[in-house]
Amino acid sequence: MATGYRSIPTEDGTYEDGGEERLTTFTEPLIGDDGDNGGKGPEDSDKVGLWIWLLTLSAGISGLLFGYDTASISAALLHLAPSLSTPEHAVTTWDKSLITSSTSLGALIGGLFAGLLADYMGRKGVIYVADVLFVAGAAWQALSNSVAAMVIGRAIVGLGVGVGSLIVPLYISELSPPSHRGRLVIINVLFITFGQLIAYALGIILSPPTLSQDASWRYMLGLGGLPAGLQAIIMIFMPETPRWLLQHSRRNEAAKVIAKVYGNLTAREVDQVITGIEAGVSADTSDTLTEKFKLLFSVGGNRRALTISCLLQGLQQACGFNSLMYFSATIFSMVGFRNPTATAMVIAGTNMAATAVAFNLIDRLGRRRILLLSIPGMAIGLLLCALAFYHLPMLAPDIAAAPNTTSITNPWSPFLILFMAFYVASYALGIGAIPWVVQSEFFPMRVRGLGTGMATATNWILNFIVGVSFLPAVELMYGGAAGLFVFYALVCVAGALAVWWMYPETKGLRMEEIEEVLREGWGSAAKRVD
Ligand SMILES: O[C@H]1[C@H](O)[C@@H](O)[C@H](O)[C@@H](O)[C@H]1O
Repeated sequence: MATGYRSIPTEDGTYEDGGEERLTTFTEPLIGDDGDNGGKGPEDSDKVGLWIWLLTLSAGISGLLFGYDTASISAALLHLAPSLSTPEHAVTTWDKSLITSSTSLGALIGGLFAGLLADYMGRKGVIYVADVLFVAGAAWQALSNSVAAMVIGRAIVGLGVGVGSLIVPLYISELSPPSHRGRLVIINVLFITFGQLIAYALGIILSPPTLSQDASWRYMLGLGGLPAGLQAIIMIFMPETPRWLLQHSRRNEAAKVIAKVYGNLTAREVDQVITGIEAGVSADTSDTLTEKFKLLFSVGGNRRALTISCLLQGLQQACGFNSLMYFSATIFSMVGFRNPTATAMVIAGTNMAATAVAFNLIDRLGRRRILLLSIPGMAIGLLLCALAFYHLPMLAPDIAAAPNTTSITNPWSPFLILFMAFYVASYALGIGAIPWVVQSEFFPMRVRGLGTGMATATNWILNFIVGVSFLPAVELMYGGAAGLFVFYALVCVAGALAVWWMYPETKGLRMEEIEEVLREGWGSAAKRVD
């Protein structure tokens, strides 16, 4: 059995001996490595083909729709009440909550099952499923004439969002070379944040007087169908992932995909990469669901992968970020801003800009170090926001909903925007993007579908809870918005401690090597693979 060498990053993402790679001996054959090249396998090359960028951008259209469909509802809600009301039933606040939250519930169900579906029908096939749901949901919403129809339309789109949120990072991860995997998955998150920004901008552009009130919300929600149709056409030319193909004993096709993705490998190098992936891919696809559950919970490394992925996904939502995404316009109007929707765009813009910075940093600084720097930053940002809220008189949401009734008179108002932008930037640098990277790279092939499904579902359950609890919590909680933001800050502190204890660095490792690291134990204790 050949012995290979691989460098393992230390706890903070650097190498132990101050920048030099540490060579660690494996007793198993090393994934695509013939042991005589100083630890570099062909897939460690810094050069990647144009193809991988193209397919990342194509798959990322689902991210755009995730962002667009979750954010466009806030502007649409301002206009849809007259169209959906009947003489017997005028649209209520409860109806609006139901319309908003049915998307998160749909996403929860879609996310839960998408992983299993991806194991059976392939990753690419599931992207088509998401597209069908996006198109059907967009058309259904645009043609809705009642609250019930709208709730169904939002739930269909939600199913698409949930399926897309799981499958695209997984698809990109399984196709990417390790040196680029983090940043390529972040492109999808960049698309999500771009979709949210477009939704806000179109929310302003398509509002009356540009369009009638009835047409404006129908266009906003219906437009989501277009990119999905386009993606379905482009995906015809995109490949299935080599890992899934190998799991289904389709070696020749997998070799063709590897050759295309890497661009410039020799036939021997392609074979090396394939052999490496094969070592981690079980060809046994016949596990029943019960067997998968058993494997996921009874094997230490799998259990750790699940715990860390769910922890990060849970923290991404429980830190309260989406209360800003969904309600920032409401919050800004409650504290007296004249143009709350435009001000809310500052939040969406900061989110996207900081995600672009994360794109640059993730494969250089490492996931663990970024998280341990940015989560405390979020806690500080939240506490500063709480301080500003404490000094700002709040209007009731319904009074605030009437435009231009108030103006900024309080000196704390501009500080609130500044502090929120600081919080949002810290969020987007780390926890906003990294959980999607982690869940796609942590699970061994046999439990990847189930594991990513459970992590994605954790994200959407907490997304739902934050969405439905925000306005009531502001009203009922001690200290109102200030109290709630202190609570979110405490969640961040607990999250930072958990990340410090549990999460090992996985930057630059092959997906199959991550399995080895997690088998070793929790957090920094898992850095050695001997
Ligand atoms: O990664 C994304 C991104 O951070 C979005 O801005 C946020 O709204 C989503 O909830 C999250 O999953």
